[in-house]
Amino acid sequence: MNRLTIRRPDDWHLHLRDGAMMEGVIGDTARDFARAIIMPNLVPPVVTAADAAAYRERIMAALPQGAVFTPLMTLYLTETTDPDDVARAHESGLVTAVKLYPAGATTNSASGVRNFDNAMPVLEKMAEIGLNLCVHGEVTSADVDIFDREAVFIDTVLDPLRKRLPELKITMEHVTTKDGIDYIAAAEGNLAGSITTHHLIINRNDILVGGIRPHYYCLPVAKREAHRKALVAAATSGDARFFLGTDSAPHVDPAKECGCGCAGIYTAPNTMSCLAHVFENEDALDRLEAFASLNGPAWYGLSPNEERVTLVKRDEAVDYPKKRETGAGPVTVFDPKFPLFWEVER
Ligand SMILES: NC(=O)N[C@@H](CC(=O)O)C(=O)O
Ligand SMILES: [Zn+2]
Ligand SMILES: [Zn+2]
Repeated sequence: MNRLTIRRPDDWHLHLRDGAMMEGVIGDTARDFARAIIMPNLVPPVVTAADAAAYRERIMAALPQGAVFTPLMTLYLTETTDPDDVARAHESGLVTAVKLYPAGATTNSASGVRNFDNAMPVLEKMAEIGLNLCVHGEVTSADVDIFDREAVFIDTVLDPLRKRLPELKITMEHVTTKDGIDYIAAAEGNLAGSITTHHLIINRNDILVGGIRPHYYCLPVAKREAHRKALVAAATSGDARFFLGTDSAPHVDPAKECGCGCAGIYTAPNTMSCLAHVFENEDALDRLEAFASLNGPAWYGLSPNEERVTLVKRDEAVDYPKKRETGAGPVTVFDPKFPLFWEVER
């Protein structure tokens, strides 16, 4: 097969940033995706409905001429978030989800939750009104090995929270382990998982073998090959609980290529090419539409996009930019380390 037509995809986990960086990267997402869930981890974070409304306006203003793209806004959950403000933001259609960052877990998460008891009033309100919680699923205590943080989060935070509030709909974002996949697959409802492009392609060797490779460093950090294989199996299974959230997370090169580099991988420009490659390798191209275009909207209670896009497999490797130059500085684009032959037909 060398042509595949699918409904236009969506990205259920995206970092657009703000200002000059956003202006430089937004076109890459708007080109291939109709909608994206926009992460709220700005500095300062997007906490209130008013913050989200203002951020949404800045996003719309930054869109290139003619782009058709809908940002789905999220609120950053803090211990002082007002349940009524969240409820109003949901009711007006402004926000699609609330985002939980355990304090200190990842880029710009200092205002995240330390004590879950303090977040319970908001979480209870969300369960009542049917508003989704998106979680960065890692514990942050210093005594837990960084490669175990996701598995420990499931046992010590996620599972107790789901037992305490079974009505709450939760998306476990950027799942990186077989433990996470197995936990979601075994759950009896109200739990789904997003999977990134890069975690389908890299394992921890890609970060560490032959020298430290900062452009493969992200959080949750890539794990062993056995975990990557479990992610590929889940993504290509057609199981409606798994869908694409690229976690495309641009940082300028100087912030990555340094003594303490930021976490985040920029995959927006070549995600669809990478995914077609991965799905073809698994003989699962017929399930790419479920993963990228159908399962996500179904989970969030939205209709799939009516518009179609066609992926074409070329005879020669396709070109994509190695760097995206932005007003904030250059951003290195994810290198899957194999040539890409698939591209979205323009
Ligand atoms: N994924 C990352 O490595 N980084 C994200 C934050 C996140 O999604 O955890 C970022 O904002 O840079
Ligand atoms: Zn995260
Ligand atoms: Zn992210």
